[in-house]
Amino acid sequence: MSAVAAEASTGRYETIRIADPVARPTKIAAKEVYVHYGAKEALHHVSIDIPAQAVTAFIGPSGCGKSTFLRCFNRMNDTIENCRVDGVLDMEGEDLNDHSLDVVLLRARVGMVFQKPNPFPKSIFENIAYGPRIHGVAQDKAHLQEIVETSLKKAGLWEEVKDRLNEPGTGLSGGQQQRLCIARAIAVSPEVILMDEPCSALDPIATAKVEELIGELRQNYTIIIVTHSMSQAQRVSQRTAYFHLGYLVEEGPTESIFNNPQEKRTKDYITGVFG
Ligand SMILES: Nc1ncnc2c1ncn2[C@@H]1O[C@H](COP(=O)(O)OP(=O)(O)OP(=O)(O)O)[C@@H](O)[C@H]1O
Repeated sequence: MSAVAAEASTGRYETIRIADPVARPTKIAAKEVYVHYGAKEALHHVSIDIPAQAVTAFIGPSGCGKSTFLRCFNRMNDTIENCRVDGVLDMEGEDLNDHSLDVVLLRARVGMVFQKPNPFPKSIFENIAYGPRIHGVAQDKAHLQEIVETSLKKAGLWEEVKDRLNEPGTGLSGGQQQRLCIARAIAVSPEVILMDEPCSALDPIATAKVEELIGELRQNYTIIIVTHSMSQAQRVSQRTAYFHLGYLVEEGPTESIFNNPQEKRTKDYITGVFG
């Protein structure tokens, strides 16, 4: 039975899931996640396994709930009045939606990079050093300097900024600022990095650099990216999840979602019928 037929007969939409040809361990298993803004249900029973050390892309038309779902993984929805998240986000045995969790610690483990680069109004050095300092990651000054250098190297920014570490982060170009924000997220040794349209404010060259960086980072981190760019999803991700009107319609290996979508809605979206 197709997902649409299942919905018609049971009133419940069943996600189509295509298994990965390469078995990957699950980093986070989202189970029956619902999100409400006040009385409005914005996300309906979303379940998905997010693979470790891979990039998962969330795609779908505007307003389908991609960012809402992304924010569930580091509890950023807690900061939105009237927003309620139900369900389980099981990260290796720990429920990220458990309200007894310390969200400050959680957000170090599950870092986030936003659409618009948002460096702190501080020096390049301080942008990176701040997190390790408040989380007590750095043992001493030399260790802190080492963390700053390593994080900037991992973000591919070190060579460009090593002689201007005391200059303001906001003085960098847009693309450099975004890589600074990625370095800032890396500095506290996260396990997962969430990216909400990280290239939408960048030019093609800066976008290419960030995409290359994502490809390198996935060797060590679990990455989830929200993107409006079909070509970007295909370039950077190994798995893709297609959302529509708050439902997770279909998820599977990126190649099969784009080359052989099972659902008409997925196909219509990726071929540009609507969006
Ligand atoms: N703070 C909020 N208060 C009320 N409703 C909200 C809020 N944020 C999002 N919504 C609603 O939840 C639904 C999902 O929105 P969301 O921003 O997650 O979608 P999206 O797929 O990320 O969209 P876009 O691609 O445009 O960023 C939409 O109907 C939106 O209007």
